[in-house]
Amino acid sequence: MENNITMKKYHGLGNDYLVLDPNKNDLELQTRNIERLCRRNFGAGADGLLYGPLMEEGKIKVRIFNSDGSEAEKSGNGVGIFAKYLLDEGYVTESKFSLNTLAGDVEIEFSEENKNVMRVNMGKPSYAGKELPLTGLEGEIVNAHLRFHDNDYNTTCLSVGNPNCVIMMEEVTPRKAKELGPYVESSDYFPNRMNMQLCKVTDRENITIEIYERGAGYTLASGTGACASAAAARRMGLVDDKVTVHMQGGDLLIEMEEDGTIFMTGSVGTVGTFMLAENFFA
Ligand SMILES: N[C@@H](CCC[C@H](N)C(=O)O)C(=O)O
Repeated sequence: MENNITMKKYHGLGNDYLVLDPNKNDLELQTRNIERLCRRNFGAGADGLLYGPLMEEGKIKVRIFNSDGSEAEKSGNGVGIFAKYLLDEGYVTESKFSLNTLAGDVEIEFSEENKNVMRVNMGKPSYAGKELPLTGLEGEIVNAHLRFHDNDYNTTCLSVGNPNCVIMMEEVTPRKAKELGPYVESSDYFPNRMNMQLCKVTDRENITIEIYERGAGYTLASGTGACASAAAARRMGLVDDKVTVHMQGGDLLIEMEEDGTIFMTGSVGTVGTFMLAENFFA
């Protein structure tokens, strides 16, 4: 039964997601269906789709999909958006709770004053090559020179639950991200593909990033991308513990503790409710 599919749509700084709730809809979760729902102009249009809530061992679980239908381990904006959905729909009533993702548990705390604003414990980054994973590269890739599309780039690779490749540049533009992104995403170094951020360090408290996401392409913002870029810049000694990450869609505040734990503070906007035409999948 694929009729009367109703989804809610939200965005985190222009990084938009559809929420498909299996308790309210009966739709087979196939790659092709996700891709069609997320497709701009022809479908509801989004950078990704969040599927849940699913209950597993007493935990609230969300599955995170990119717009090409591939599944991601984690998404910073995705987690924030899904937490907001749980509040909106009355699944949770507390302002602090945990969500389970493929990359483990994430703790979210909503601001008491504004229920669109939340602080998320995004965990500790890992630079271990085997966790990303990397092919043909030894050890950690931090402040290293990697070659993409016949040019060398200052590169740092890390996992913040999902894999990210941060490339330091003097100037970053949407055009540069769109041009280089596909080569980095699908480089032979990265057998599971890769999220890419081009990163410009302005001063010790501000960086600007342009993003090309695995499975979604150019996006206006990324929570994990912001965390990875701030952590990479900090590991290189370029920034302090508190960094504002500027993106096309807006800013995220990233705070990093002594032990590496990353906290992300950002906001979620509600777009609305979407009901699919009965013959959408026909
Ligand atoms: N937009 C996200 C990242 C989504 C997942 C990513 N494309 C991947 O495949 O890992 C965010 O806000 O973190």
